[in-house]
Amino acid sequence: MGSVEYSPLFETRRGRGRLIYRTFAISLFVAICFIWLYRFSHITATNGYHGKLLCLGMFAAEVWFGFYWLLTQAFRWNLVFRQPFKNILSQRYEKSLPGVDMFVCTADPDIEPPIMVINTVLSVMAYDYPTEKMSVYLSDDAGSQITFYALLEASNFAKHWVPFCKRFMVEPRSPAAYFKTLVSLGYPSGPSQAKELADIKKLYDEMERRIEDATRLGLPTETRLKHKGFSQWDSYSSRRDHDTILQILLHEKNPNNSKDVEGLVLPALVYLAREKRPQHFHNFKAGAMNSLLRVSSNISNGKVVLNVDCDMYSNNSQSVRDALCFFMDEEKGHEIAYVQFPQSFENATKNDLYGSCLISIAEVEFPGADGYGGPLYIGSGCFHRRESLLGMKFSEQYRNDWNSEDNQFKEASLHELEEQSKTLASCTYEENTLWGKEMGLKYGCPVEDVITGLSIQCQGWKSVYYNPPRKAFLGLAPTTLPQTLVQHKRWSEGDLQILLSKYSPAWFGFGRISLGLQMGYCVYCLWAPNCIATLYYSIIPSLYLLRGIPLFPKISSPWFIPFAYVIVGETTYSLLEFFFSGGTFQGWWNDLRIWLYKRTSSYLFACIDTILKLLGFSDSTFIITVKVIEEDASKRYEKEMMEFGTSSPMLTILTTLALLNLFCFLSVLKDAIVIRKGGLEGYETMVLQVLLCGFLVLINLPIYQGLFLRKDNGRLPTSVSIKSIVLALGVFIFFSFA
Ligand SMILES: O=c1ccn([C@@H]2O[C@H](COP(=O)(O)OP(=O)(O)O[C@H]3O[C@H](CO)[C@@H](O)[C@H](O)[C@H]3O)[C@@H](O)[C@H]2O)c(=O)[nH]1
Ligand SMILES: [Mn+2]
Repeated sequence: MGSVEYSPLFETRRGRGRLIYRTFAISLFVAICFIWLYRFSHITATNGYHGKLLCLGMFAAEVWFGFYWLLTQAFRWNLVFRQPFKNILSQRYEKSLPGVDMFVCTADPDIEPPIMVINTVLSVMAYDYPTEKMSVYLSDDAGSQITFYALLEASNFAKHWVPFCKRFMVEPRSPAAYFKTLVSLGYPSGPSQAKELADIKKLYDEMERRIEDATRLGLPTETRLKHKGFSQWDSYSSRRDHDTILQILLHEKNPNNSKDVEGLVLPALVYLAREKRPQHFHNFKAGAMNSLLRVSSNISNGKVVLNVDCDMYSNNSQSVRDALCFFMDEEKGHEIAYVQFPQSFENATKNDLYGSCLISIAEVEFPGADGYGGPLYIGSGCFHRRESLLGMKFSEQYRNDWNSEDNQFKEASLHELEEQSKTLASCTYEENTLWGKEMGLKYGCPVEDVITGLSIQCQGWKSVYYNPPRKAFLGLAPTTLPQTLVQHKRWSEGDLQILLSKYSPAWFGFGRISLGLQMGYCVYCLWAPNCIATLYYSIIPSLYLLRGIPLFPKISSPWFIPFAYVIVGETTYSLLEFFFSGGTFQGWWNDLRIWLYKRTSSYLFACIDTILKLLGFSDSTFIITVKVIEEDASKRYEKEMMEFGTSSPMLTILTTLALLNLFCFLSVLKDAIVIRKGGLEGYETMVLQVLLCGFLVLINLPIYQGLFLRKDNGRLPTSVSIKSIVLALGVFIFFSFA
């Protein structure tokens, strides 16, 4: 080898403080072992069948928690952080940057408003990247004329918006988000920019009004007649039954309609509603992505593919270049299959009432995953190498080849391109092919992203996690408790199915990915089974408190020490982790609550549904997260008041548990106050049990408020209140007197 100077396109730094952390983790593990030992010795020492069973339950729960905690250590053991060097990329490769195809997915114009969708589209069209190398595809699983109309409007607005962004280096490049930042951060002062800003704002407002009118009143006939694209809806019968609708709205081959107002070519822009037929299952987002992969390969065939959800606009115009620094690095780039950015949320409130930001995942666990071969693919905000997404295996001989030209579609006319591409999005195209199995995104799992990423890593590829200081993407987090719980039911159910699938990280991953990564995947795959131990722990100790039966060692016993150490140590650690990740104290408390709620409701239902599915009693569904919010609910959301919404079994469970613990706790208090003697003394041997019950009461305060104090529409629905009170009282009375 010569002495060619090599300056890499990115750098990897190790996280700091790992020695301290590892020492702490080991000490905590020792304490956990002592707890296990305590339980084990007590099962044998306890007399009576009932007592033994009770102890055995506690033992099982603690073995589970300990084991699960051990798994979570994998992603805390070896954190790494990445730093791309965009200026080197630009010096070396500015003239030979690869084509990038960007996929935006939408599925329902009622809960994913077209105006939001096109803001996302515009934000990615305006990336700081050579426009002739970008192509943007919108997949519309609703096949909605209004969404198509909105995209048509966007294609015209882009002619002003893209040059405006580049000239004034606007950030962020979603028009709606940009105009919003002006309100809070102030308007630009330069006279020329102020004038242009006023003009473009006016264009945007007019466009928005037209789209909103069309949404409310339906499409005006003149509009329909003006653009030939609408004729594709002539044969449309419903969202679930229509031909492929495909329209190339902007493309360099169309000389009249491909340039912006300054005469520069715009990114290609394509609308796609793949064919839907009632007798053909459409595989949700995975199906949409695979159609997009095929259609785009025929139209632009970008070597790199970006996937965003329709609510996740680009907040950082440099992200494409950031991602390419990883892919194009001469030494390590060829191993990297995808670059995942964190999912951040525009509508997150200060203390993140529903824990939607998942900040320990974004700030700690994913850098931890990156230390062991790479993060999971979590859908939105991910750049893929097209080849690996298509199913190619990694081999040591594999080398980057960014500039091999594909000539297959150079000659075809636009119309020919459209017609050829349509067949690629038909229902029957995938029959007897490897699509959904070995090629593209995997079918049959509610978290198509995670299972696809895992299989890519099992093919030998690496992935990279990059969390830039200026957030790369901003989306919309759920704004009510039921929405949050339903989303997590989908995720935990999907992750559990991965564990049971052919691609299980536990066995299929063995020898294919590192042990650390296997363990880390299992943390998510085992979200759902957490429900059993958590339910046991949040019901049984409180009930036995009523009966005065201690389940934990008393303060004077040496066995108390490991319990105290684990509780204090883990609480302090998680609080510190949360603070260092940018959270607040209240945010930490909220996060703790939402974990409890997820574990006792979403995860429980995820387990039940997985079992039903295994037995063949239930079909897969994908409940799309609502991305609109009513005005008064929105006010409550900003005030961080919990929104309970309509009645559901999940809410009933949560409320029943909250009430049961309240009753137990009140009855203990009453005993302690009324029967001073003996009462308190008895409880001294039960400090941990009282504390646990007290903690459960404290963390459930929003539920008691929603039950008894609130009058607004977001309070707990009456039917849930009645059911839960009856249930909780029933159990309480039975346990107190039986
Ligand atoms: O049949 C469908 C259903 C959904 N989507 C789109 O998929 C995206 C994600 O749906 P959303 O309801 O927002 O789900 P989230 O839970 O917020 O999404 C996360 O989790 C999903 C897997 O459960 C991934 O697909 C997403 O990329 C990831 O951001 C949206 O753009 C939808 O329009 C479709 O295109 N077709
Ligand atoms: Mn979403």
